[in-house]
Amino acid sequence: MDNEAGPAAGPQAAAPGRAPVEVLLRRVDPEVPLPSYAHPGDAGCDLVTTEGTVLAPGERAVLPTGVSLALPEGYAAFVHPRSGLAARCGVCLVNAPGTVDAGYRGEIKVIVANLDPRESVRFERFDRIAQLVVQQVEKVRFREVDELPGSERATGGFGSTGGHAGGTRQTAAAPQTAAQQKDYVAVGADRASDLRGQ
Ligand SMILES: O=c1ccn([C@H]2C[C@H](O)[C@@H](COP(=O)(O)OP(=O)(O)OP(=O)(O)O)O2)c(=O)[nH]1
Repeated sequence: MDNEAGPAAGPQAAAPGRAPVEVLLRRVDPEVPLPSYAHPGDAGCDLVTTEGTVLAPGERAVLPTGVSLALPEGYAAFVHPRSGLAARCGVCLVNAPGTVDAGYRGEIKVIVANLDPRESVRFERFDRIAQLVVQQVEKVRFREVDELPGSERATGGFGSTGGHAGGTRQTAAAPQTAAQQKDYVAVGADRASDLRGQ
């Protein structure tokens, strides 16, 4: 299966009338191109992988991007998927969007998975694999109350407004659940390494 083209050089995006926010960046890989916005109005700048790999159908990998950041306090960066990779190759980000905290100084990594049922996907060094959206984020203070104020939606969710022709499959009624088969990895069972899927 073919891959996305290499990194695009492009103008750095800034909202009209607003200066871009300066973000300190360190190249972990000295050859990696700086993340760049492909078009002036783009929300995300492309991240590349510094490691080539092949993912078989259903496989996942944690890919290095060769960059680390120091985001200003009050900001976070979100690692989003690329729609082209998703549509053409079935590549998703397992934890989309990945959250990069302002205090994180490590290399940004991208957790990709190949959802195509038949074709392997090949990533080459410096292929664009994800996009990084930098945003301001609010800190909240939770105030516990006995009753929440009413709203029009109230507790409706999870498809309460309809509009989709979902299947009738009852996963809960499957003959034997994964839990019954013990065919799972327990969340929290291994606190030493969150990266066992590599
Ligand atoms: O797609 C991602 C998601 C996260 N990170 C980095 C930046 C982030 O600040 C840090 C921790 O991410 P997160 O909070 O999502 O991970 P966690 O599983 O909750 O781990 P921790 O206990 O270290 O917070 O890992 C990435 O490089 N890529």
